[in-house]
Amino acid sequence: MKIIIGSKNPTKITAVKNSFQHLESEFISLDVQSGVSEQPFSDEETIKGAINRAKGALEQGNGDIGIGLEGGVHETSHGLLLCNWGALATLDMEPIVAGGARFLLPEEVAVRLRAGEELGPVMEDYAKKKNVSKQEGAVGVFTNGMVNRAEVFTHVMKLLVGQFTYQQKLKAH
Ligand SMILES: O=P(O)(O)OP(=O)(O)OP(=O)(O)OC[C@H]1O[C@@H](n2cnc3c(O)ncnc32)[C@H](O)[C@@H]1O
Ligand SMILES: [Mg+2]
Repeated sequence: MKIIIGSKNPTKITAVKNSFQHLESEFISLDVQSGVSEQPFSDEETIKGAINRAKGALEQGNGDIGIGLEGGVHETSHGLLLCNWGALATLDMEPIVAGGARFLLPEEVAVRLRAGEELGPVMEDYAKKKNVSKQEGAVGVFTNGMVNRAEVFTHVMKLLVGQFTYQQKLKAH
């Protein structure tokens, strides 16, 4: 199966490769437009970004499966949540959607996002290191390394691939 990943971020590529291990697969990663803000600001917008990336990847890569993984934030009365959403698209069905772990960002980070900054650069500044979003992620920083960004996306991917194989099984009966 030809699986097209709608991102070149290594945490996302790792997650996709981790979750299709049991299937004979070829992986291609493409930079695909999310069609939403660089920093999505609600679950709804983040889901839309994931779906757009999945559909775009499928089409641009001419694959069997397109995968979109998108990071965003979501405002609540308790503070700003970091959220992660994923979508799996094929030509013959509506995209499958699944969400991952979420946690509150510290207020000092949240205020900067509300003022219009993007989490990636804010995290580089906060953690005083480069490429946080391509490595442990904000989740890795704020959980003291207990959970990294690739793991969060791997969990999302397992929810997607699991639902996909379940639907395939139903179709076969
Ligand atoms: O190349 P793409 O796939 O776009 O990878 P990305 O790291 O930009 O990932 P997203 O677009 O999905 O994330 C939206 C923004 O939030 C940032 N972001 C999301 N989760 C993050 C995390 O865990 N750590 C650091 N930055 C994060 C990210 O860098 C972007 O600025
Ligand atoms: Mg991005």
